[in-house]
Amino acid sequence: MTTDPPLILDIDGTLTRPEGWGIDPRIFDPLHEWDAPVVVATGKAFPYPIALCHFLAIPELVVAENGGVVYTGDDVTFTADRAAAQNVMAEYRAAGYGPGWGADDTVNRWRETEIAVNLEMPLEPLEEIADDYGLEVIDTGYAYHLKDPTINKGQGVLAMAEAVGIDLEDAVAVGDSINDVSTFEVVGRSFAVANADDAATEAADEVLEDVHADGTLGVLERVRGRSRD
Ligand SMILES: O=C(O)COP(=O)(O)O
Ligand SMILES: [Mg+2]
Repeated sequence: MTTDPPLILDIDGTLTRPEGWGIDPRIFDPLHEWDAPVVVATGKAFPYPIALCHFLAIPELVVAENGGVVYTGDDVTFTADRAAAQNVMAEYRAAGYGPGWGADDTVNRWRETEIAVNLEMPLEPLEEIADDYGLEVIDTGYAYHLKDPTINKGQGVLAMAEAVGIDLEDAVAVGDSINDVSTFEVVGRSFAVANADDAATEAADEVLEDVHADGTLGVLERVRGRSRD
């Protein structure tokens, strides 16, 4: 019988090292051993969370690109169309800018529904052009995401829960930024790590004392074996 609650986990800022870079290897064993669904809900492009699940050797339950891509292990659903983001980027390039990741751009290479822009690129012209096309720009602290404002992680988590049968009332979410607010709104228990931005801090049921994976590991210890079911 399952006793661990389902988990909905962000990657950057949440599974990363307290120093702020790279995945903290201490999360590998608890997530591999978790006896309930673990959904990775991220702003990163589709292959990154897939690879994370693959190397953790857990089922690939992935909400990627801030909800633009939902993968249940059986079916992939694209909930947004990248065309508007590409038009915005064409104008942003014409103005002398660009995504800012270099020629090969592995940040966007496999991205299907939105475009991520380096935080070093100017925000104001990006926001102005995005607005003309009905798109929004969100700042996760790791990238600007040029996206459809009607798409978010929370919707992707709802679709995932429906498809694979997760009781979200029982689910525990951990996150660090504005793109986790919609996740926090659809789960029973939500936690913001101590490094979280204002939006995530305000939306979470509880703000943790520890940063990054230190905070998340503390939550895993607390909720392990404590499913409400
Ligand atoms: O892609 C980002 O900017 C942040 O990714 P995250 O949602 O996993 O934190
Ligand atoms: Mg994050």
